[in-house]
Amino acid sequence: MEYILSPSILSADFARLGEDVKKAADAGAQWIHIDVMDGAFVPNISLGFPVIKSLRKETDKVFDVHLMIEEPGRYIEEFVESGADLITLHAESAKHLHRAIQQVKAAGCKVGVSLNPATPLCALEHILDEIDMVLIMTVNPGYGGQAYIDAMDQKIRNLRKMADERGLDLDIEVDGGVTADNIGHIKECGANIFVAGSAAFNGDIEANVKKLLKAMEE
Ligand SMILES: O=C(CO)[C@H](O)[C@H](O)COP(=O)(O)O
Repeated sequence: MEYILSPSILSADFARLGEDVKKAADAGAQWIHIDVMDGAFVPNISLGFPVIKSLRKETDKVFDVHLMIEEPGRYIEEFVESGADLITLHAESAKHLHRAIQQVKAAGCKVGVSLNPATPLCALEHILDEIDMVLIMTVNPGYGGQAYIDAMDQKIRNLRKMADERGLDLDIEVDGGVTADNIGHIKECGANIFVAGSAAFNGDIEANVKKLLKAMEE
């Protein structure tokens, strides 16, 4: 199983976004997590296509684009053209989730589906075999700097079991409250991709990323 750190730029300094992303990439982060928020599906507004397009010139790392927007199917092609390598849709925000998944695949992109903390795993029942990754939200989406919800441990364990029972080599990404102190425990629950916002970008980015990678690899 491949273990991947995907620092979330939500906690970066937006006035120095390119520099911050380069620092995280140069320190060894394998992916860059880009949170798109529309002020409707979640209470916050973050960034859109022009920012992703500009960042694409700064690094060739995988752009892991997490769409926290209503009806994401409206914008798939534009996100792919902007530079997304993997697009994650929320099960709660796509009225026709199966169709939106097919749209991402047809656009030549890897596809993930995310579940909010209160959404049960049964939402994945009929689409799990169609997707590359499940993103388990371990905070309620919208803001960085929140605490990891401990009840999500069991959800991650159950999802890994569900994937194993189906013989799927599924990537399980965890987003929210991930730190160097809990990353090992989350890995033990069955996740293999770790999003870290404040733990990566608050303070010394290079030192933070190296510390997270070390804790992830232990
Ligand atoms: O999707 C998100 C918020 O909705 C962010 O990726 C997440 O909150 C990361 O921030 P932190 O690691 O500080 O919790």
